[in-house]
Amino acid sequence: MTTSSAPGKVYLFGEHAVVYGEPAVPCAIERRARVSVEPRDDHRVRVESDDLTLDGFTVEWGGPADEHHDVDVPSNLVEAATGYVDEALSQARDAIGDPEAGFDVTIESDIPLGGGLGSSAAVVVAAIDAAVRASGETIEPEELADRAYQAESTVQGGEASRADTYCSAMGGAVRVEGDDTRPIEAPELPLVIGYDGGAGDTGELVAGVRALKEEYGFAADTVETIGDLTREGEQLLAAADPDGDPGPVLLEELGDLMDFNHGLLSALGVSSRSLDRMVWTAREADATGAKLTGAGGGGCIVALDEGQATRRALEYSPGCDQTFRAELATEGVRAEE
Ligand SMILES: Nc1ncnc2c1ncn2[C@@H]1O[C@H](COP(=O)(O)OP(=O)(O)OP(=O)(O)O)[C@@H](O)[C@H]1O
Ligand SMILES: C[C@@](O)(CCO)CC(=O)[O-]
Repeated sequence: MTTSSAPGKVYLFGEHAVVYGEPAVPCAIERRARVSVEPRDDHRVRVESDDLTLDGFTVEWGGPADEHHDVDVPSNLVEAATGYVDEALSQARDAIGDPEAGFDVTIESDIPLGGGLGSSAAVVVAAIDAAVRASGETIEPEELADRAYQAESTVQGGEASRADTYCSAMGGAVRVEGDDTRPIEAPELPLVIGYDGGAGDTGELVAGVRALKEEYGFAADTVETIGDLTREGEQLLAAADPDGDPGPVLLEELGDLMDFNHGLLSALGVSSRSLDRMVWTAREADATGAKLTGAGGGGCIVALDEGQATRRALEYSPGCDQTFRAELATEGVRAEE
C-alpha cells in the first residue's frame, strides 16, 4: 500500500470570484484526506471510503471504459461519489503512461464532504500522488497541482479554479489568479471553523453565480469588488511579519474584509440561513470577522478569534453541528507511512 495525504483549506478571501479570474487567498488547514493505493493485476478499480455519505460504501468498476459499477445504490449517487476518484486515477494513468492501470483505493478523510473545506481537492491530490508513487514513479507538486485541477475541472464541467487543488498540493497560504498560482507568506491566524453539518453542491452554486452575473451588471460588479477586497487583504498579509503574532490591529482589519466578503457572497446568493446564523454568532461573540468558506449553500464558516469566545458561542448555537480551531497546514501533499 502506498499512502499520501493532502490538506483541506479555508478561503480567507475570494471564492467564487476566482472562477472569473479575480484573485483568491486560500489557506491549507490541518484536516487531511489520506488515500492508500495498491496497483492491481487487472484493469479494474476498487474504491473504499468510510467517509462518504453512502454508509460503508465500496465500489468496484472496470476503469474509464467501463460504465458499470458493482454497487447497489442509485447511479447518480455513485457518480457523485466516484467522479473525483475516477478522474484522479485517469490523471495518474496518464502521468505514468499506462492507460489501463488498475488500482485498489482506500480513502479516509477528516474533511467534511462538500462542506467548503476542499474535501474533493484533497482527495484528488492525495489520490493522484499515491497512485503515481504506487506505480514506482514520482510527481512534482506543481505537476500534481495541475493534474488535480484538470481532474476537478472535468468533474465540475469546466467550472473550477486552480485555487483548491493548488492550495491542497502546496500547503500554506497561496494566491491564485487565473493560471497564476503562487505561495504567499502569512502569519499563523487564529482560525475558528463552524460547521452546520450540511453541504452545498459546488457545481450548482457556481452555475448560479454565473447566471446572476450574466443577467445583472451589479452581480458582475460584485464579483469585481470581491477581487478588490482580496487585493486589500493580500496587502495586509504581505505587510505582516510571517513569523510573528498577527496582533489585534491586523486581526481587526482582516476581519472587516472577511465580513465584507461574506456580505458580497450573500448578495451573490451562495450563503444560507445556517451559514448566516453562524457568521452572526461568531461576530456577536468575539470574532473580529467571519465569512462562509468555499462554495457555500451550507457547510462551514471561518472566523478570526484568538480567544475561546467564538468557539464557545458556536458550540451552543443551534445551527452549528461542530466547531474547531484550524491550524495552518504548512505542508501540502505528503507521503504517509
Ligand atoms: N472521503 C471521501 N471519499 C470519497 N470521495 C470524497 C471524499 N470526500 C470528498 N469526496 C468527493 O468530493 C465531493 C465533494 O466535493 P465538493 O467540491 O462538492 O465539496 P468540497 O470540496 O468539500 O467543498 P468546496 O468545494 O466548497 O470547498 C464528494 O461528492 C465526493 O465525490
Ligand atoms: C466556489 C469555488 O470558488 C471554491 C470551492 O471551494 C469554486 C472553485 O474555485 O473552483
